Amino acid sequence: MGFEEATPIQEGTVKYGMEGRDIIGQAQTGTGKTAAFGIPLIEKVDPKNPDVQGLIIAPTRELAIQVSEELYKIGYDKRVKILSVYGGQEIGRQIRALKNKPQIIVGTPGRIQDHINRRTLKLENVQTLVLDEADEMLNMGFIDDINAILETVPENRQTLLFSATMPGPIRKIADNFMKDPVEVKIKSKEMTVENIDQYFVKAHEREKFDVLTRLLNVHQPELAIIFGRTKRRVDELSQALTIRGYLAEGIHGDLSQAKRSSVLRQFKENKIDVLVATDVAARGLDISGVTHVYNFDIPQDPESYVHRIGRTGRAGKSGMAITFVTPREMGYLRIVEETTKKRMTPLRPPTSDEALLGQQRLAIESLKEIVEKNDLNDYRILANELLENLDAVDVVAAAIKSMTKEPDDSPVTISEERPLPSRRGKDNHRGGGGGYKGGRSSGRPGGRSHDRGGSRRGGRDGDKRGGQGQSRSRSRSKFE
Ligand SMILES: Nc1ncnc2c1ncn2[C@@H]1O[C@H](COP(=O)(O)OP(=O)(O)OP(=O)(O)O)[C@@H](O)[C@H]1O
Ligand SMILES: [Mg+2]
Repeated sequence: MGFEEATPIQEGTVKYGMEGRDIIGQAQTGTGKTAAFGIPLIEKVDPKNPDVQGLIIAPTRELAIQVSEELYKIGYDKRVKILSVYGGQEIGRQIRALKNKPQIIVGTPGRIQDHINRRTLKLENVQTLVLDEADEMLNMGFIDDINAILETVPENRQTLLFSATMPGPIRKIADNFMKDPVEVKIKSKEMTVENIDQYFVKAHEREKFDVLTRLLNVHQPELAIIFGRTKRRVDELSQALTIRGYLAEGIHGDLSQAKRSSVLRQFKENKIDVLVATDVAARGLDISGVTHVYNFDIPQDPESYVHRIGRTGRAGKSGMAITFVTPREMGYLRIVEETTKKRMTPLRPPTSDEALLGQQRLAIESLKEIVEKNDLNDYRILANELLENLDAVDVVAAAIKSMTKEPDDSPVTISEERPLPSRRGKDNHRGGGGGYKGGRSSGRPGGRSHDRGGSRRGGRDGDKRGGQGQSRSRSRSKFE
């Protein structure tokens, strides 16, 4: 796979994995946790045994697909058969694929249960169970699903839990699932990756969209992910950005799986440069070239922040994260900082002139590139003709102007989100595990549905979502 050396979490866990120990592995985002559990898992599979020997559970469909792809690469020489099963994909197709005797299954909880109930998935010979994004999987939104799956997996299995975050209360739940686990926590001063520059911008709700477009114009990200709090927010933002001339698409749990997959593919292939997403895209996704993450709405809990910004700055690359915060939400910013042990740098919103300058620079860069390509023979005659009557500086200025994306105030609709419930007094958010518990138990912000891909009852990955009317019950997420 072209890796030259093991990352710290791989170095710290692969040996225990091979010994059959239960492991809780915690290391920063983008530091190779997939291979840390994937290598021992693949090593231990007997390719001659047709049973399912390894089960990996992941919180979202996209992550299940990605993990299965990474395991496929690791297990390629050994010809280990790997299958991903997730909601939104035709079940008949999966049932046929299951008959092909995969040895490792990667799936989302709802669809795994579905196959267990249909008896199309037999887990009685599973030796290794992995919970990727373990804290999320053991969160109250998923715990019932996980318990149900666990009942069908042998008790003497090996259990591996991995995540970049492991809040105290969840760590306690983890003990119920494990036998004498070894904890491998890669020590770092901060919970977030050092090579992500972290900023915050204080802005009123109604100013946010203009500030965002100005920032995009100044930063000129190669690929950017913008996180919004709700599905409506994501829809409105992606539409508004498109109207203003950006190549943007949204992704959230109410879209069809075909649409979710196509949006992600377009983003990976750089056919769009801005992905607008709910937290459904916050965990685990490894997309190379993401240079900027914008939290258009500050996340309610610090773990969400860690995972969201971790979509950039992966595998040693650098990145930039910018979090919007309304004046009333400053308390949340401080809680995030207390948890990550990292201060965010305040960023002054760019003025419209600065934003324009960013676009003008971009135009100049493009012009220079064209000149350097030296492919202008056909145009030189025309240029000379033009310069007989016109001033050279005027002509170049016109060329820059025509290539500059000038300020666009086409009307857009961005409904106001209610701010997160205000936090009074500092002591308030010091208690209860660095604000973790407090963040959960406080009221529902805005009463709109948060999105991890589905609700507790309806199958978190939207597996069981039949038709209309389900989306209301899906608002029952862990953030409530
Ligand atoms: N030893 C290695 N050397 C170089 N690159 C590696 C190595 N191991 C993994 N990678 C690459 O690093 C990237 C990040 O890995 P991975 O997605 O497993 O991170 P992660 O720790 O699971 O992050 P997250 O917490 O966001 O899920 C991937 O593209 C992966 O292929
Ligand atoms: Mg991961």
